[in-house]
Amino acid sequence: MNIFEIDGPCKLSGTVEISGAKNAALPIMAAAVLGNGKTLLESVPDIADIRTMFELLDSIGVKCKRLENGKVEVDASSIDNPVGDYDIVRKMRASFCIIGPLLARCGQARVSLPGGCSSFGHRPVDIHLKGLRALGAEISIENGYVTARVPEGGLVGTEIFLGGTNGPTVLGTANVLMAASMAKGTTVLEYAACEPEIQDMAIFMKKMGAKISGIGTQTLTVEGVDELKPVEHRIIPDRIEAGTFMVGAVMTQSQITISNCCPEHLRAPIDCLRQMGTRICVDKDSMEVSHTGKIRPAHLTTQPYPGFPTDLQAQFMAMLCLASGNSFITEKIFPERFSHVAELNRLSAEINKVGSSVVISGRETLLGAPVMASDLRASAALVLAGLAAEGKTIVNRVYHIDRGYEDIVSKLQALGAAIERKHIDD
Ligand SMILES: CC(=O)N[C@H]1[C@@H](OP(=O)(O)OP(=O)(O)OC[C@H]2O[C@@H](n3ccc(=O)[nH]c3=O)[C@H](O)[C@@H]2O)O[C@H](CO)[C@@H](O)[C@@H]1O
Ligand SMILES: C=C(OP(=O)(O)O)C(=O)O
Repeated sequence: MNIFEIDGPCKLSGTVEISGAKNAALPIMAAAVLGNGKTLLESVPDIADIRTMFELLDSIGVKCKRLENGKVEVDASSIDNPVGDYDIVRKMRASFCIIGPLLARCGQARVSLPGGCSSFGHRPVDIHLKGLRALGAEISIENGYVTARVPEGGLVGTEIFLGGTNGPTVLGTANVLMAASMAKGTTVLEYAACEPEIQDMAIFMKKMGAKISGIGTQTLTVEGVDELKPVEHRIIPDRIEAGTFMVGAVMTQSQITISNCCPEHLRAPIDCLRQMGTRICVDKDSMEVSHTGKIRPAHLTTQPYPGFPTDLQAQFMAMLCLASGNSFITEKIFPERFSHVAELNRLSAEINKVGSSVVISGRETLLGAPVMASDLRASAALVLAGLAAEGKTIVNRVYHIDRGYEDIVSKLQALGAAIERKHIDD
């Protein structure tokens, strides 16, 4: 088993380059299945989730090859097995995104119900299925698999409301958009997700020949086309990775430069950090972040984009443990996404959970301890807390962080952090 050993408190300095966005690369790789031929993607992060997507695409007959410098070739010239196997799909929720493109391209799909970070509660796919059914797909669920079939007349465009109790669905929007891109006639997706990753996927699909309008808004209109062609595309920078490093700079009272990022995708986190006293100089594709002195407390509520992202909630919570007063966080997207609370408290934080909110009583210092990573962003929060804490922090189960952060240890080491990956026997 791999662990991270951190000797805190650390000071960071220098420049960190942000990788391509996991949550854009994954649905875009699925969308590449729509094009008969070789798609070339640039800036695809080398992380476990992308390797899982390679495995999934390989299993359906699509050949993926990692080339030099973050480039990936996806050859969807033939698809011989439109099945998303349980053993692959259970590892990663984004694998379920294969059902939309398989339906569009092959007229049928059989895909296991997904897994993903389940430590933050039940994650249904009912809206994905509602959207596909609205297009006319015949869907049944048996033995843990969703079987979907295109009816005789093909998929037919229609108006679909994609909202759920906790707002729009990101991957649901991706799935239905992909299926609708080759349906007959016009589909209007209302209350669609407008996260930058969905925008990037829609832009990629437009390059392929899809007729999509309303990108970046909550209403996407799609005119179905008969075929889509393979293209070249560069994945947007990972806003969550960038946000994680911003928090790292604040927690360690440091100054760092974050390059290859897209500050306009981070308006809510930047606004929040500025209110907490952080200096952020924003350029077109880089940011200089510095913090000295007190961290002002904050009140945060996670929301769909452009609101504050749930994928930065855990990292901001770690930071607010060091604020000069009480802070509040309410989680509106995944009301149970709090597995990091108990582990942060092991580092001497004072966090109390009340329903889907927490109250954080800020302290001057955190103290190192052994902790257990429970999901991807919870792990990132524990690493950040470990960098700021006094003494040694051991983060166990780092396979969670390896799902989504490329070279996290070497990037932090290059900034001067005393962090090491170690292999220990289970
Ligand atoms: C690979 C990827 O891109 N993952 C991101 C994606 O996950 P994902 O797309 O799975 O998250 P959703 O946007 O679908 O979830 C939003 C809310 O809708 C609910 N819901 C969702 C689908 C559905 O059919 N029914 C339903 O009720 C969910 O339980 C949740 O409460 O968006 C989340 C919200 O920004 C991020 O935290 C994840 O990092
Ligand atoms: C929750 C995440 O991923 P997933 O949806 O794959 O669980 C994430 O990227 O923070």
